[in-house]
Amino acid sequence: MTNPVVQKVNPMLTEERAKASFPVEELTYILDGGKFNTEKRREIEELVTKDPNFEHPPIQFMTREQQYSLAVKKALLVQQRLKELDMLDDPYASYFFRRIAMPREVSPIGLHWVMFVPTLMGQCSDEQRERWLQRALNYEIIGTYAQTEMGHGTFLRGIETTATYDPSSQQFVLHSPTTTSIKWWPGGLGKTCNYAVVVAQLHTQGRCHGVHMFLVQLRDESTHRSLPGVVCGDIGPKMGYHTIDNGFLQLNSVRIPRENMLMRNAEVQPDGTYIRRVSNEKLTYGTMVFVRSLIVSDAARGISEAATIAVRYACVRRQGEPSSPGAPEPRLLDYPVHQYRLLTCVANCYGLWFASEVLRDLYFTVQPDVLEGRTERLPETHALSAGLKAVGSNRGAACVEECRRCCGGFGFSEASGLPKIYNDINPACTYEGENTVMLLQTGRHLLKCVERARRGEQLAPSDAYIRSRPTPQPKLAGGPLTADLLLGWLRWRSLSMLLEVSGRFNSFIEQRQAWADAFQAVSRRLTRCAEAHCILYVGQAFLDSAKAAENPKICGVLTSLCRLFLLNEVVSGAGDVQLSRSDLARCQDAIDSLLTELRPNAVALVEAFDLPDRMLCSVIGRYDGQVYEAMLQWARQSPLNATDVHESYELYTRQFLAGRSLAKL
Ligand SMILES: CCCCCCCC(=O)SCCNC(=O)CCNC(=O)[C@H](O)C(C)(C)COP(=O)(O)OP(=O)(O)OC[C@H]1O[C@@H](n2cnc3c(N)ncnc32)[C@H](O)[C@@H]1OP(=O)(O)O
Ligand SMILES: Cc1cc2nc3c(=O)[nH]c(=O)nc-3n(C[C@H](O)[C@H](O)[C@H](O)COP(=O)(O)OP(=O)(O)OC[C@H]3O[C@@H](n4cnc5c(N)ncnc54)[C@H](O)[C@@H]3O)c2cc1C
Repeated sequence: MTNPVVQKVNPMLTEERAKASFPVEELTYILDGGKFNTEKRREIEELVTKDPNFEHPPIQFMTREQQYSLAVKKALLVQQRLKELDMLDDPYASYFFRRIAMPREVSPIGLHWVMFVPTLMGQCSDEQRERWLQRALNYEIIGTYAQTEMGHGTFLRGIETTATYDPSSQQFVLHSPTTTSIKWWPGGLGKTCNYAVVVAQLHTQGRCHGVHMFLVQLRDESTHRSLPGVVCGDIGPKMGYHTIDNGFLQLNSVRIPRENMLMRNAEVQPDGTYIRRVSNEKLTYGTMVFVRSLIVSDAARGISEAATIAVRYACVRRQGEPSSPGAPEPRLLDYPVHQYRLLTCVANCYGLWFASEVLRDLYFTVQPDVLEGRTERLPETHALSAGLKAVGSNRGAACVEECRRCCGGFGFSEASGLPKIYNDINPACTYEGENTVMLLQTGRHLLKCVERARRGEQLAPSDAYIRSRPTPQPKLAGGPLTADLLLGWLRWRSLSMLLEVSGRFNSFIEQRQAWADAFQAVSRRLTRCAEAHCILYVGQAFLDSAKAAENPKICGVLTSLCRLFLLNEVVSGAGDVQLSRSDLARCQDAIDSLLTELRPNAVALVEAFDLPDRMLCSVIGRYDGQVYEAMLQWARQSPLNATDVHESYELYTRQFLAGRSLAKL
C-alpha cells in the first residue's frame, strides 16, 4: 500500500479545519480511552507505516488468489512482528497493529483470534486449556470455528454433524451424514487452518445430548495435507471478503480422542456416561456473545472511516449553481440536505462507539461470573449483545452506504475506499447471527421482562425502565428539547411499544394459543421493540459520555451531536407511537438548527477519529484533499492500461468490425 504523498493541503480543507470550536486532539483521547492509548496507537501506526514489508500496490487490481496469498503473508508477518516487539500479550497494541497493517484485507487467520482462541478459553476444562491454549496463542496451530452447515446456520439445534462416542476405543467419531451437514462458511477453513472447533450433536450410550464442541485436527501439522476422512476447501468468491478463504468441511467418520470434547460445561466419561456440569446449556454459545459485542465496535469504526472520507470530500467537491454571478460553485457540505445525510451518520457513529464501550464493559464484568457458572446477568448480556449487534451492523451498513452515495460517482469507484468498507461491514448483518433473528432474541427477552415486572421481580439495570403499566408521555412542547427530555421520550416510546406488543401476545395466550405461535404472531412488531430498546441504550451511552467530557467545549459539541441523534430517532420513530403534528414540527425545526450549529465542526468531528491515510485507503478522503490528481494516478495503475491496445481488440473487436463470425473463436 502506498500512502499518497501529502501535497500542499487543499485550502478548502484548511479553512474547514480552522472552524473547529473544540480541541480535536482532546476528543481523540476520549475516543481512544485516554491520551496514553492515543500515543501508543500512533507509535504502532508509525512502526507499520515505516515497514516496507507491508507496502504493496492496491489490492483492488489483484486477482482473488493474489489477494488471498498476500493476506496470508501479511497476517503471518504481523504475528512475527508482534512477537519480535513483545506485543503478543497486549490486546490493544496487537489490535491496532493488525488494523493498520491490514486495513482492507480481512485476515485469513482472523477467526483464530476472534473465535478459536476465545472458544478454547471459555469452553475448555483447565487441563484442556493447558494442552491447547498455549499452542494456539503461540500460533503453533491455526484454528477456526466450524458451526454453520449448508443446511443450518440460525437454528443451531438443527445441526446434523454427529459426534458419536465409542467407549471401546475411547474416541469420538465425527461424521457428516448428509450433504446439508457439510460445514459451510467458517473463515480460514478452506486453505489456511489446520484445526477447528467443530460443533456437533453429541451421541453417547444411545442418546443424543445436543450440540457440543470438539477440537478436530484437519490437516497434517508438517505437510498441511488434509487428514484421512477430512474433505475441505474454499467456498468460492463472495460479495466481499476476497482475502479470506471461507470454507467447507465434510467429515467422514473422523476419529478423535475422548479428551478432544471441550469439557468445561459437560463431560463424557471413559465408559460413555454423560455428565452436565452447569444447568444453563446456552453457555456453549458463549463465544458468540463475545463476538457480537465486538461487532458493535466494528460497525462504529466502519462508519468513522466512511464518514471521514465523505465529509472531507464534501468540503472539496464543488457542484451546483453559484449563489451569485462570479461566485464559486457551492461545496457539497453547504447543502443542508447533505449536512443532514452526513451529520446523522457521524451522530450514529459516536452513539455506537460509546455504546460498544459500555457493552464491552458489561461483557467483561459478567464473564468471570459466567465462567464460574453464575449466570444471573447472562440473559441481559445475551439480549443486549444480540440486539446491539443487529442495530449496530444494520446502522453501520446503512450509514456507510449513505456516505458512499454522498460521494456521487466516485463513491462507486474502488478508489474511494468506500465499496470495501461497505463490503467489510455488510456481512456482519448476517454472520454471528442474522440480524432479524438477533432482534427476535432481544424481543423474546423483553417480553419476559414485562412478565417479570408484572410479578414484581427486579430487572437487570438496562431493563429496569420496563414496567407492567404505561407511563405518561413526556411533553415535547413548551420547554427546550434537551437531550434528557428526548431520551426520556425514547424510553417512553420503547415501553409503550413493548406493552402494546405484550398485550397482544397475552391476548393470544388467553385464546389458548401455544407460546411459540403467539410469539410468531407478534414477531414482526417485536423486532421494532427490540430496535427501540437498543436505540435507547445507545442514546443513554452517548449522553452519559457527552456529560462525562471534562472540557466544556467538547461536552457542548457532543451533547449537540447526541441531540441530533435523539431527535432523528424521535422523528423517524414517530409512526410507532402517537406524536402530535406540532411536536413533530418542533423536532424537525430543532434538527435544522442543529445542522447549522454543527456544520463548522463537521471536519473536526470526523478527524477526531484520527484515521491516517494509510488506514482509509481512499483517493477522495485523503488528508490533503488533493482528490483529482490522485484519482488520475489511481486509474493509471489499472492492469487494463498496461498496453495502449488491449489483446481483446486483436482477438475479437477487429474480427467483429471486419464482419467475421466470433462464434468459432
Ligand atoms: C469479526 C468477526 C468475524 C466473525 C465471523 C463470523 C463467525 C460466525 O458467524 S460463527 C456462527 C454464528 N452463528 C450464529 O450466531 C447462529 C445464530 N443462532 C443462535 O445463536 C441460536 O441458535 C438462536 C439464539 C438463534 C436460537 O437458539 P435456540 O437454542 O433455538 O434458542 P431459543 O429457543 O430461541 O432460546 C432458548 C433460550 O436460550 C437463550 N439463549 C440463546 N442464545 C443464547 C446465548 N448466546 N447466550 C445466552 N442465552 C442464550 C434465549 O434467550 C432463551 O432463553 P429463555 O428460554 O430464558 O427465553
Ligand atoms: C462472511 C461470513 C462469514 C462467516 N463465518 C462463519 C464462521 O467462521 N463460522 C461459522 O460457523 N459460520 C460462519 N458464517 C455463517 C453465519 O453465521 C450464518 O450465515 C448465519 O448465522 C445465518 O445462517 P444461514 O446462513 O443459515 O441463514 P438462514 O438461517 O437460512 O437465514 C435466512 C433468512 O431467514 C431468516 N430466518 C431464519 N430463521 C428465522 C426465524 N426463526 N425467524 C425469522 N426469520 C428467520 C433470517 O433472518 C435470514 O434472513 C459466516 C457467514 C458469513 C456471511
